[in-house]
Amino acid sequence: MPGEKPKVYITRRIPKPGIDILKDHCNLSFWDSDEAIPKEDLLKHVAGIDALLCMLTDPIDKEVLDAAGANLKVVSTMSVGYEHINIEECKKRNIFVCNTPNVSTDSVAELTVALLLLTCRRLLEGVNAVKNGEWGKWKPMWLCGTELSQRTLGILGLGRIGYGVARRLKPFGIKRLIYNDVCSVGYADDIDAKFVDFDTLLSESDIICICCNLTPQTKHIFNKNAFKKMKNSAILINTGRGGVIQHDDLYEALTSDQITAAGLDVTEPEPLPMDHPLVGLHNCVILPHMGSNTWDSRNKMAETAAGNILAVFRNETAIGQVNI
Ligand SMILES: O=C(O)[C@H](O)CO
Repeated sequence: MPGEKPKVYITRRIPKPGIDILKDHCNLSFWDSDEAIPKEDLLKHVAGIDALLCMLTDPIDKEVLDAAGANLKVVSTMSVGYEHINIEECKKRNIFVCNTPNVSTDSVAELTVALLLLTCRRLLEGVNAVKNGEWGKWKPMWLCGTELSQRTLGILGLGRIGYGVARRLKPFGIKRLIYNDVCSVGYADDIDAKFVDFDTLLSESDIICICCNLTPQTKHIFNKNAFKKMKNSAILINTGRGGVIQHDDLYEALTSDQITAAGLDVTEPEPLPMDHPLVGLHNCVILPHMGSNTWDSRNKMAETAAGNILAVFRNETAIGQVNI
């Protein structure tokens, strides 16, 4: 990179491998906190920067892009999701937008399987029963859940993560694997998954895993109408994005026995307020968006997000280039 070092602003403390990649080649400054940067501070700190390394909690909208000014060449998010970035506006301004697509696939797929087992087998209720002194003599019908063997598993979004989940769950004895996606995908043959329309996914799945992005097409696709089409015994797992589910309708479905249980790693909003009705339900397991919380993934996410910035300045192809 000839000439002056590019000014890079990082909106959070990030793992050292990311910093190491950038520190000798850029003028780095960052929000020195583990908490999200407030919008007014973001607006101040982006003025005149050449590159922004942001998190999924930072809305990179027109206002932020205006505040950054004409030098901004790349917005690199340390996440797979990029719905927090105004992609169209970046496109108009010839700003590259990059994400970290490949590095958290295993961690999120593993977490999805863990959440699915936690929910299907009512494990948290069991742990709480022991802690609360509710463990009496063995009872034949106490805390009975759903087993995976001989079930139909439905996946919404058979991308890398959906495929990773399906591959891991097949050895549990899943009888049938069906999926819905914006198109039929190459992974399907490898795991013998059949493409079905969304209504069939709803009506024939015993367990549904949401592994898709949030797009205008998937926003609130799990709503009152969708829940009506699902089996009463169905279990819904979401590790994609909270906005795919209409949460008031989910509450209704879980409390009226329309469906049996849900396991959510992502919610709308995040964080979900403590007094949200879903929080109190015994049949709704909620995790605090921790799908990619492993050091392996986080280090690689930081490396990739940093590497993408250098790639853009070196006129090389970034790993996760989403808009140009
Ligand atoms: O988009 C992502 O990368 C996840 O949701 C957070 O790791």
